[in-house]
Amino acid sequence: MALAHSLGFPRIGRDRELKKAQEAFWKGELDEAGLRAVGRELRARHWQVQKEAGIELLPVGDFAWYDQVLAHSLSFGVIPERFRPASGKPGLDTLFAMARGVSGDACCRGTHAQPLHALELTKWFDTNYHYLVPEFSVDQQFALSWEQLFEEVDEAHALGHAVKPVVIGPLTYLWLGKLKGSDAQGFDKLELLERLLPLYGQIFQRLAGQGVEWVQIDEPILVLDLPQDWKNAFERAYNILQREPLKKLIATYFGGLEENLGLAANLPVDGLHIDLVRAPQQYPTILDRLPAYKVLSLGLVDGRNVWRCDLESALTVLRHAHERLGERLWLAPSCSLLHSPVDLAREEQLDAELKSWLAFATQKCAEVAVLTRAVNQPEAPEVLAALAESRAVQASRAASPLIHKPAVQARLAAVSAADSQRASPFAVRIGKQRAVLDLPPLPTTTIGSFPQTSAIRLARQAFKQGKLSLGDYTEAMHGEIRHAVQIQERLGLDVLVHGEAERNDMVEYFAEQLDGYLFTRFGWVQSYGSRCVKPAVIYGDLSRPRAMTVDWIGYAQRLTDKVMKGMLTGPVTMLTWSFPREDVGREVQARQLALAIRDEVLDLEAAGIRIVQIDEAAFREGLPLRQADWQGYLDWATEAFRLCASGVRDETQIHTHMCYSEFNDVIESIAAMDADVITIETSRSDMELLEAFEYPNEIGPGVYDIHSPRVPDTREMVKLLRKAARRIPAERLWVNPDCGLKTRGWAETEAALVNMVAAARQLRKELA
Ligand SMILES: Nc1nc2c(c(=O)[nH]1)N[C@@H](CNc1ccc(C(=O)N[C@@H](CCC(=O)N[C@@H](CCC(=O)N[C@@H](CCC(=O)O)C(=O)O)C(=O)O)C(=O)O)cc1)CN2
Ligand code: MET
Ligand SMILES: [Zn+2]
Repeated sequence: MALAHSLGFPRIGRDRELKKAQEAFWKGELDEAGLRAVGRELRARHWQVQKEAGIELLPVGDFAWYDQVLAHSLSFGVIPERFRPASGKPGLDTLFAMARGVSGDACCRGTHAQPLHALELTKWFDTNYHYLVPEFSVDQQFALSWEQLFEEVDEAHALGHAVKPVVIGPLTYLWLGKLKGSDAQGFDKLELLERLLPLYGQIFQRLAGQGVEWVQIDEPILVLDLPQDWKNAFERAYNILQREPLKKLIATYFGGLEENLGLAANLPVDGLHIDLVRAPQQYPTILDRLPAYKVLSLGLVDGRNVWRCDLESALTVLRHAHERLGERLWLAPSCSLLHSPVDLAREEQLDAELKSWLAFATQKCAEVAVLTRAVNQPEAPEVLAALAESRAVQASRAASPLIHKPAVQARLAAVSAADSQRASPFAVRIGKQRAVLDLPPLPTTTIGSFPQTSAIRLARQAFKQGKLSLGDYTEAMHGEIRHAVQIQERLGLDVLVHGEAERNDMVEYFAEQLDGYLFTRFGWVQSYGSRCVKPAVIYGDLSRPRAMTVDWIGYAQRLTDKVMKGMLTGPVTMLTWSFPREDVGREVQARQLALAIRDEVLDLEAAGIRIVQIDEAAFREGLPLRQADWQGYLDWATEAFRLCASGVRDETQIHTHMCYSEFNDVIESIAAMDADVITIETSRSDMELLEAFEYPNEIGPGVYDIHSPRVPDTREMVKLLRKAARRIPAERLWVNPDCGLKTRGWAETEAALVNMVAAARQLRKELA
């Protein structure tokens, strides 16, 4: 009998209970016992949901406070010196301090006099999930320091569940971390492996003692281009771990194993999970290479997108696999369902036809279960019914007039190379722009959003529920814009923004106004910590029926004599942070989006807006995991940006913004986007990025981290600016935070910006 399992379920809860509880805890409105109770209820509910859907072996360890990589750091005692509690034993306050940083004054229980920087936050492979980067020291010691996994296993057992604990494997964990400290230069973090492995031994022994049979060890780095010493380390590590108890399933996802396939297949463990959604081509080879004793888990239900599984085509693979593997065949979603919204059943207002094409995490578990049933009992009536339904859905989608729009396709076909080229080169444009804009050296600005207060969100909620009229909602948002403009004038910022109060999210806001997108009411997915996004779904050809931002930004510009920067989201980011179509390529969807945004840029210019920022925060994230696929992506991604940015006059200054990115791999392409100014994230990594950042146009390296409530002081920002000015000529430098301020409160925002403006003024003096 084949077996249905799951690699992980979303932890946020269908009503984002975890988000709400954590935020209440941080505000002091919920105590620790209350917070823990919410976690326990969510785990119990999620196991139950998966079990009812037909999943036989349930994951434990997919629940985490804030982030699952952070939970591993606590487990292993990877707690940087600055966060180490006096008692020696880390608690939830330690965990949240590592995640969020601590202000010098408003610090946790008064134990720290100094402000503490949070761990670095970065994206999890090519997803919109962000993890906290483990910080290693050269003399790093590891010690089991966190009981959560064991407690949760007991909890699941007490509820009568058959479970499979999930851990991040030792190689992936080390790969994700960073060495810190002055002695780190020249030290290879792989040298920490020998010290780390005994911890896995201890964990496996404890789990075995609790009656666990299988453990899932996630090693997604096996789908990356790995250096030879890392490949060797895989063999070494798992040869050592072989001695330990428990059956081990190594899980790989987000891509194909390719040249690591032989390595992965032959590791001395008991099973291997592969992603057949992202990399279907690896299926036949893996069958030939897998030792006869091993379980093979096939990920045929897409954990990264919301389309219903084509059961019929999944079954052709499965029937074959079942013949070869029999009991050794397992089925699962392609990856953890962390990246899927929770439950489609809640979307009562969705168009019935569109809804019938979709599946969220709960439905995906049922798909895995029905596929398993279909190989175990092919004639079961429910199997036949599910197959018939799946065939009907596929047919309805293929033929639907909702998808194909001849006018959009014709416009795309008519695009020429000249459409993606500014009229003059940067050297010419910048002179004209400086004449029009009349800005001081080191101009100060922000990235776009100001605090999304609960008053703003409640007003929008009331408006969406029909309890607030359009007129009253507009007036409320105008009030927010006036407030933002007044504050920026008072702070003495040079280039103002309207603050994005009217936007629920920088992607969803535009998606709601474009044809070809559908959006959900409850389709939340965790992005980082307590923050969630509700990715919209691209189901058909995309177009812009009318202007989307001109009224708001025009209103803001009329309030001030200063330059008002218009704010848009770029095509690559719109695509990357949405659930895309799969019947046409990503590049087609990006170009359709580019044309829609191009029209918006031109409308803003016509309305008198002199600077337009087109955010491409997800540009790096869209980069394929394998280097062989990079150039193809970079070509169409840069072209899409240029297509939306190149319609304007020389005098109109185009900005772009990117955050959290390892840019060095893509720096040439970023330059090829030819934005006049780029603002980037650099502060958490101490301007390290600028070492290699040869950007030919103007650049605003972020001088403070907006993900932490900590208020940066002027001195530290001056230091960062001096460092930046050593790398980049001052006449090309801008001064700005790392990213938008929507997640911050007003008090800390104003305090931080006062200091930032003071830092810019000081640097102007120093450099004059
Ligand atoms: N899509 C996307 N990806 C991104 C980013 C981004 O901005 N967007 N930024 C980077 C970091 N990721 C982030 C992701 C989310 C948030 C964020 O602030 N999310 C908000 C939700 C934003 C939103 O959609 N808000 C809606 C709905 C708000 C809401 O919860 N309303 C309440 C009612 C009001 C209330 O009680 O506050 C409800 O419906 O129950 C709105 O403003 O309209 C949150 O989790 O809190 C920030 C950064 C990388 N990836
Ligand atoms: N303009 C956007 C903002 O300020 C850019 C955010 S990038 C994640 O929020
Ligand atoms: Zn950003």
